[in-house]
Amino acid sequence: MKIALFWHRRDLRFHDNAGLAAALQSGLPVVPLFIYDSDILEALPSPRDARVTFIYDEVEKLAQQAGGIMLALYGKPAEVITRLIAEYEVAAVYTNEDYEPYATERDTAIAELLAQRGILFSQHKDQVIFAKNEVLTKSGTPHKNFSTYRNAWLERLRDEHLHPYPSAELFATHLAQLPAAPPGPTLAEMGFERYEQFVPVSELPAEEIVRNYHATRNFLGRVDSTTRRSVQLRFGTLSVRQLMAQARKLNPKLLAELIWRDFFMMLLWHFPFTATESYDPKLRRVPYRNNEEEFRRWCEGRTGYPLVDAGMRELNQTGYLHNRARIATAGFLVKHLLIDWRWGERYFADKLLDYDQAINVGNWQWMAGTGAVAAPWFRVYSPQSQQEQYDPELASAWQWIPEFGTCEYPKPMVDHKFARERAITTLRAARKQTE
Ligand SMILES: Cc1cc2nc3c(=O)[nH]c(=O)nc-3n(C[C@H](O)[C@H](O)[C@H](O)COP(=O)(O)OP(=O)(O)OC[C@H]3O[C@@H](n4cnc5c(N)ncnc54)[C@H](O)[C@@H]3O)c2cc1C
Repeated sequence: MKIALFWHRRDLRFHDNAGLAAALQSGLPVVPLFIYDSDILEALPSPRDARVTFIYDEVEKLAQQAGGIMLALYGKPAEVITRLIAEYEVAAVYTNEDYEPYATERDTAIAELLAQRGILFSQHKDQVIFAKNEVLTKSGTPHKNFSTYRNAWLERLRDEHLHPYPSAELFATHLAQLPAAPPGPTLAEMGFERYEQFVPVSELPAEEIVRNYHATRNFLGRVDSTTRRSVQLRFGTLSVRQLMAQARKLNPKLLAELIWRDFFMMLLWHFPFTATESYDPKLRRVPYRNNEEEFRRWCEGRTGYPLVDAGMRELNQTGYLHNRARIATAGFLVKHLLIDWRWGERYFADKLLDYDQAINVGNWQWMAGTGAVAAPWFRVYSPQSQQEQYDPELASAWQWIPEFGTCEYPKPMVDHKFARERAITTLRAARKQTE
């Protein structure tokens, strides 16, 4: 029997799934597939990775919903797909697009492999509303200014862009009728331990949170000040169309934040080198101090600045961090300590449950002033004033720093005024050198 494989990657759901709907409408019986990519998993630094446990649990849930026919396999994607082609009569492989540099390279290789065997490889847009070249400037170049991008994005938006795809409805009747697939690998077989960190449900946030978002979003110390849906968007357990539709109806500020997500994915797709290199050539040769002991203090949350320390400890313990705390911790690393933004980007990549390369790199380069879109290089936020503005009662410090308020809590490791001057002088000199 000829079948179509639907390859899940960042879209761990059957409902409102663009690529899955296309597969189910193809006329071919569909077999869902998930590949535990050994290249990605082997590069993870710890066997206790909450993201792997989260993915594992979500794939298990999907496999149950699919009545046992879903394939969950471990290995290099090209090798796994080659094996499947030998085992099944695969007429087509459907999937959703992924815009990260590793993923685009992988998918180019898979497309070639399938084309050589006359098998259709059909990729669909699912994780963003507009991708790649869909929203460009009038002269046909990628936007490097968020406001003009957002305006063009909004101008292009039509109701149908946010309509759900009928994948769940088609699912019941268009799945392949095959014997149950062999069980997928266990966490232990893949070299991981079960390690759970809290992830809110994958449903839409409560309407009240969305309605109040513009007023509450900057305050730390409250779990309902933002939507807390970044992990679900990262792994696609929640459809971005659904969340965008809710935001469009209830709160334009939230819609704008979600547009940042499309924006950074578009930028990384156009400029893949920015995953590891500053976009701005003038800031590629900054003589960062890169002091390892200072980096360790930042990682452990022992800088002596409560906003920064509470943030780092919350990140280490929970895998989550409020946007304001991300701004404070990142800003402190790149400006106060003059440590290369890539060190911080990597640290967040290891720790964040919602780690998304395009968004993380985009925001780190923004903070460092090095990105295609960036805060002015000479802006150095004071951690003290940010504390007073966003968490005046020091709620996050009391929550995350057990020794806060005792003599064990360290004094600030660097004076703000001194660090600000040092950062501005160093960055100005680096810029002049390349002029
Ligand atoms: C240094 C730094 C690193 C970051 N790394 C990541 C990351 O790896 N993954 C990630 O999802 N977000 C990242 N962000 C963006 C943002 O902090 C998180 O998306 C947000 O805190 C997640 O919480 P939430 O879902 O409650 O957000 P909400 O405020 O409720 O926003 C809703 C959604 O909008 C999107 N969004 C919000 N802010 C941004 C932003 N600045 N850029 C792009 N999209 C945004 C996210 O998908 C988010 O889930 C980073 C921000 C900074 C400053």
